[in-house]
Amino acid sequence: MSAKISIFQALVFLFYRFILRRYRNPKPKYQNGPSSLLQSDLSRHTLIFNVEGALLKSDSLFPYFMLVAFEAGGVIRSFILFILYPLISLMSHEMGVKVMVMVSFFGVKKEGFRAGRAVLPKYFLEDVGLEMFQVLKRGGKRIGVSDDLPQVMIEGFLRDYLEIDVVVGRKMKVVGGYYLGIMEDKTKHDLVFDELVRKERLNTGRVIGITSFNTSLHRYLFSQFCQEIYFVKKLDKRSWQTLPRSQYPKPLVFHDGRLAIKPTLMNTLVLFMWGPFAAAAAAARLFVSLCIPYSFSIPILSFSGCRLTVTNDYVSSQKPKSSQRKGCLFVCNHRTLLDPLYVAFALKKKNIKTVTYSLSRVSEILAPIKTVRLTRDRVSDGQAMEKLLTEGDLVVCPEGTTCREPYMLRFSPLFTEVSDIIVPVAMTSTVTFFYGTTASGLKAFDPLFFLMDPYPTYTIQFLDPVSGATCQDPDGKLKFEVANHVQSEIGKALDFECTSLTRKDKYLILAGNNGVVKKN
Ligand SMILES: O=P(O)(O)OC[C@H](O)CO
Repeated sequence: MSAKISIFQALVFLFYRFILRRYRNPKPKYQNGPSSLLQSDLSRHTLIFNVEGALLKSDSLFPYFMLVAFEAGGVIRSFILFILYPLISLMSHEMGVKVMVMVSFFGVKKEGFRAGRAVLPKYFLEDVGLEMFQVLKRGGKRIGVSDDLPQVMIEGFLRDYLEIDVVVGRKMKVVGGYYLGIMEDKTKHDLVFDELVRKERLNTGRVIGITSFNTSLHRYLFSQFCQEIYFVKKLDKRSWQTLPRSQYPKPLVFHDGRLAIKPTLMNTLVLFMWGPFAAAAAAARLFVSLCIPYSFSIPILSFSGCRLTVTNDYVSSQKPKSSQRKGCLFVCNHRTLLDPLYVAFALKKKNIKTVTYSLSRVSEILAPIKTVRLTRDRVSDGQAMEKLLTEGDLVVCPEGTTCREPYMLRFSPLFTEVSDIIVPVAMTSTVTFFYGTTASGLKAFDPLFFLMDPYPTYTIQFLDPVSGATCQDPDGKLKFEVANHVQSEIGKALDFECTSLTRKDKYLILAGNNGVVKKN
C-alpha cells in the first residue's frame, strides 16, 4: 500500500512539476549582451526590447524632448526646457522625464501634433545601434517598449521605419483635445505591458527580453515573462556602430521640422547663442541679395557665409539655333524655394523667371526674380510657361515640392512640351542649423530660416542639354520618357535615387493633407 501511495505521490509530483513548468514562469536565464543572439535562429521567438535602454545608442532623452518643444511648441518653450535642464539633471531620472514631458507637451494640440511621425524618426534612426538592429531583424515578432517616452513620440519611428510589430509607449493625458503634459500612471502602463507579454507567452511560448540595467520596472516585468533576458550595458552601446542609412528597412525620404541639427545640450546652447546673430545675418543677406547688383552681392554674400559652388559652368553658346528666339529652359531638382534664385546667381543674370506652386506671398514679394504661380491646370500652366520663355530664361522644378534627402521625386512632364531644348541642372543644398523648407509649418518663414543658417551652401551643376518633346508625339509617351530621362540624368550627377513619389505622398506623410494649395 505504501509503495502504491509513493508511486501515486511521485506521479502527482511529476504532474505538478509539468504544470508548473508549463504555466508558471520558469526562472529566466540572464545573459549579458544580446550579441550572442546573432548566432541563434530567432524566427519563432518574440523579442521584447526596451527602446531607450537597448535600441538607442545615446543615454540622454533631452534632444528628443527638445525637438518636440521646438517643433511643436516653439522657440520660447524650447528655451524654457533648455534653462531648466541643469535643474532636471539634479532630479531623479523619473522626475526629470516628467518635467521634460510637461515642458514639451503642455498645451500642445493633440490633433496637430505631427513631430512624432514627421520630425523625430530622422533623429531616432540616426541613434539606432546597428548591433541591436541586427538582432531584432532576426526575431519572429518584435515588441518595442518604452518606460520613459510617450507613445506619440516613438510609434511613427518604430512602426513606419523599423517595422516593429507592437509598440508600447507611455500614453499621454489629454483634456479638450490638448495635451496636459502628464503621462498616464506607471501602474496602468505596466498592466498593458503585463497583459501583452502574457498573451505573447501563451501564443508563442518563447519570449526573449532585451533591456538595460537602468530600467528597473522592465527588469521586474521582463523577469516575470521572458525565458531569457539580455542586458545591454552603457559600455556595449558605446562600441556599437550607428545603423547606416543603406540598411534602413524603409528609406527616410521625407521629414519635416526646422532644426537641421540634433539638439543635444551643447548644440542647443550653440543654437541659442547663434540666435541674435541669425536674425541679423538673415536681414543683412536679404538686403544684399535684393538691393545690390550680382557682381557685388555675390562676393558679399559669400563673405557672410553663403556658399555657392558651380561645377560644370553653363556656357550660353551651347544654346542651339532653334531656340534662339526663346529663352532657355533650365530644369532642376528641388532642394529649397531658393533654387531658381541660385540658378540666377550661377548665371549672374537677374532677368530670369520661375514658376512656383506653393510659394507664400511673403516669399513672392521678397523674390528678387519674377515668380509666376502655377494653377495645376495643364493647358494654362503650359501656356504660361511658353509665354515666360518668349520673355527670357525660365527655371522649372518639376518635382513640385522640395526634398531634403538624396532622393528625387517624380518629374511632372509638362516642361518637356514647352521647349525643344532643356538644360538639366543638378542642385544640392546643405545647411547646418535650420531647414529653409516646411510641409506643415509657416512657409512664409522658409527664406528667413535658410538665410539664418550660418553656412547655407549650394552646389550647382549644369548638365548637357537634352531635346524636349515638342515634336509629334502620337501616343503621348515621349514626354514621360524625356521627363524620366532628365530625372535620371540629374540623379546620376548627384548620386540621388530616382523615385516615383509625388508631392501628394510627401504631404500625406508630413502634414496629413494632399498638398493642394488653396487658390487665393
Ligand atoms: O517644399 P514646398 O512644397 O514648400 O515647395 C516649394 C516650391 O518652391 C513650390 O513651388
